[in-house]
Amino acid sequence: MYLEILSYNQNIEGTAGLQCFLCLSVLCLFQLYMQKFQLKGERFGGGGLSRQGDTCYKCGGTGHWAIDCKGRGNTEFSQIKLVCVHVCSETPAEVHAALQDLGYKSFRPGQEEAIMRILSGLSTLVVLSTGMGKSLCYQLPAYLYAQRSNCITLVISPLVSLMDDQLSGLPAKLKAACIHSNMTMKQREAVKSGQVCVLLLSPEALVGGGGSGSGCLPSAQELPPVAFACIDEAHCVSEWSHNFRPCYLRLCKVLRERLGVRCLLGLTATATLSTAVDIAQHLDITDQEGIAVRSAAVPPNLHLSVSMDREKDQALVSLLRGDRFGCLDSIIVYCTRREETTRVAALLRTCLQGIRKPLKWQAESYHAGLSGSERRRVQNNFMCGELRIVVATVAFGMGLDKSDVRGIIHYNMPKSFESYVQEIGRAGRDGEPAHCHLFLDPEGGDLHELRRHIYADTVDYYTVKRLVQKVFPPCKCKQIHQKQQELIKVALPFSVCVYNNEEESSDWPRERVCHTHERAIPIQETVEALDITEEGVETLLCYLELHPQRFVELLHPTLSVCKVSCYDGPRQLQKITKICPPVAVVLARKRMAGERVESCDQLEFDVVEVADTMGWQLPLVKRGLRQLQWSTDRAGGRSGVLVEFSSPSFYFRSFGDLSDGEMDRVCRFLHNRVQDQEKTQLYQLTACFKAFKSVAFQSVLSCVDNLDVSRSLQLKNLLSEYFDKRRDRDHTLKPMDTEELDKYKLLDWEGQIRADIRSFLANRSDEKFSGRAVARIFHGIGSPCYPAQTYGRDRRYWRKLATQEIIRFK
Ligand SMILES: Nc1ncnc2c1ncn2[C@@H]1O[C@H](COP(=O)(O)OP(=O)(O)OP(=O)(O)O)[C@@H](O)[C@H]1O
Repeated sequence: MYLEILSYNQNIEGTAGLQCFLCLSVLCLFQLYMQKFQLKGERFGGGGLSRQGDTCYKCGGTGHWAIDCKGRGNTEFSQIKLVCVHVCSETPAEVHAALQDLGYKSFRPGQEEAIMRILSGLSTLVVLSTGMGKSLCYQLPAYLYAQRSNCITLVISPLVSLMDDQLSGLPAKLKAACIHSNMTMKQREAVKSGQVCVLLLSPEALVGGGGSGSGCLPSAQELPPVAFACIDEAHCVSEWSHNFRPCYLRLCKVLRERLGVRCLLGLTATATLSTAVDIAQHLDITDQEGIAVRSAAVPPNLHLSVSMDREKDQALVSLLRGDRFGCLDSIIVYCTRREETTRVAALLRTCLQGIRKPLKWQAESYHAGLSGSERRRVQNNFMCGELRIVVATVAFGMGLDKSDVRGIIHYNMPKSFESYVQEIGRAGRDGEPAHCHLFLDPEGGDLHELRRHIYADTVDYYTVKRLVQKVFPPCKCKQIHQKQQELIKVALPFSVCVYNNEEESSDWPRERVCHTHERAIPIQETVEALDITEEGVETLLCYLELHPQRFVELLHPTLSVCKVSCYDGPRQLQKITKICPPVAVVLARKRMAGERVESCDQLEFDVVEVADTMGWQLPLVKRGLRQLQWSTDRAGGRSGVLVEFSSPSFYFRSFGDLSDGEMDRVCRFLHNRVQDQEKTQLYQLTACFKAFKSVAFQSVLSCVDNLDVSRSLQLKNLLSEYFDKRRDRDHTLKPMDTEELDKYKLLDWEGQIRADIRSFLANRSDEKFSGRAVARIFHGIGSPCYPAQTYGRDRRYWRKLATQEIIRFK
């Protein structure tokens, strides 16, 4: 009907004599219609007027709509009694007593400072290397806050699989629970009634994500007030970190807006100074002391060495037989590829027979491709000291709390210093000496492989453009606004048109005509259409949210397709249009599109789009639709209508009035961002390679028996320099770095590449490939549309060509 009014409005254009009268009539009609529409909306659960008893979908509170939501607000937070009103010069006795309660005699460096800030309600970032005791920085304040008020502390940790282990590792006096889908009613009740003081949960459980949002977190209303929230692995918040996770960005927003959290504690072991500053900004840490503690990148008890052996297998065996590693009990050997872990583990079992351990317990492989039970078996054997060596991908060791790992060997080079520091940090957590060795490929093979993956992960301009078109479909706001302006001009001839034509102004308009629309794009469909991972799409959406113009506002992923089926046939569908306006709208649209709706007993539609067009809130529209399944008459029971929601989708608000020029600018912005990331990663990789090379021995034999202390120190200094230097955002490779990379390029490949690409495309002439897709296939790197298992089978192409050139030649 709304559309009908608009088309009616268009028809009357040009009938000059009647224009003024008609326009005013239309305006009145429109207002009347909107009032009626609004009333219906309220009855149905939508609309914009507040009512006591209505639930806000943002915070879960009642009595207001999300649009007016200010989070759970200061009222909740003020119920929490701060232990200190401001950071005091002397730590109160109560804090020392709590430390004893938790089983510790004294603070380790940095802990006291961070704890006192949290007890004073100040957001804080703690950067301490692995094993230095970051966990106490949330445990002690959580314990004290819970003693003073009925409140809980949220701990967000990415290690879902290890949450139970983390729980069991907490001090006995700290009552804790973790959120997962298998939670019993009793456990949920314990959380709600404030019987636990620490609640562990994954970022996805809090903000939802890719259908993985568990949705098992009790609503904000049901939870006791949150004293503070601790974000473990906080470097994931920074898009410049080695491990950026888009859902971490939404985390801070959800904590503040939905749960009313005012104080945030970030914990990380690996953050350069610029990453730390970036994290601090996300945590809203404004004061200088906010980054409370920054320790040396590598703990003093770790002894480091690097060598560039041509025969790596032989070198590894020599190292494990030598004096330095031969006497060590718990060792992790890191490899980049899964197949390599299996091969190296078998090699070690054969070559180290009879040394220190029986064959069975000598070496085993571990990677994410193994079954859960197999992984658990390997990890348990290693934890209890029965298994001496684990040959693993980086999947092993995250959250591993084995304090006496004595050795870490990198069979392949890690992709950055951040990864290196994190991985070696798994050794010597008990403070006793531990040894770390890295094998650097003298031909630059690892460098080459890692560089290929960096190129493979980036997104080209064409893909960016297709995503942008999906995110900003045009809306009618501009036309409606222009129509309204014309009407106002007729009624008030001297009024000024406020519409700011962007094309004429060189910068972004200060105010847009469109106030954004709620949209959903199905995850699976988008991933397949663009051939990038779900995480990749989410990252691009995050960049759009981070832009000063806030092009999009990301909301919880949702099921966007609604299917309504009426078992009693078409008449039942017609009947429910009277009680369910969204169904009426969908049916009316079908009718206007020329479809015969009289015989229709089933409807399928994008519920997000319908709710947005009607100006109603999605959760309430969904609730109303679900209610159709139940009879409204006294007898109750099922109504014979089936309502199903499907298609997990990215859900966001975005503008619909971007001009073509603006769309191009958005594409350029996104593409530049992607390229910046690529540059940063290349910079990190090259910095890493150069530093390792500068301290490397030609052969492992120089360090199998004795450590060269000065080279170990030299590498530690290079690491400290890297982490302490505040680099600007332009991580452009210097000409000498490019030279370094080029040294390891394959030469004389051009003719071969052209021939290979031609033959590949000819063999698959019925399929379409982008340049980047061909490059990935040639390197055996899988993507959502071209899985490595299928496309990488033709090993002829594998790993022999340089990516940039393939992309160019396609
Ligand atoms: N003040 C302290 N006194 C003695 N031991 C402590 C103290 N603080 C922490 N520890 C111990 O140090 C070990 C490592 O602590 P924790 O797990 O908190 O380190 P972490 O910095 O979080 O490491 P990671 O980065 O690997 O998670 C634990 O066994 C813990 O009990």
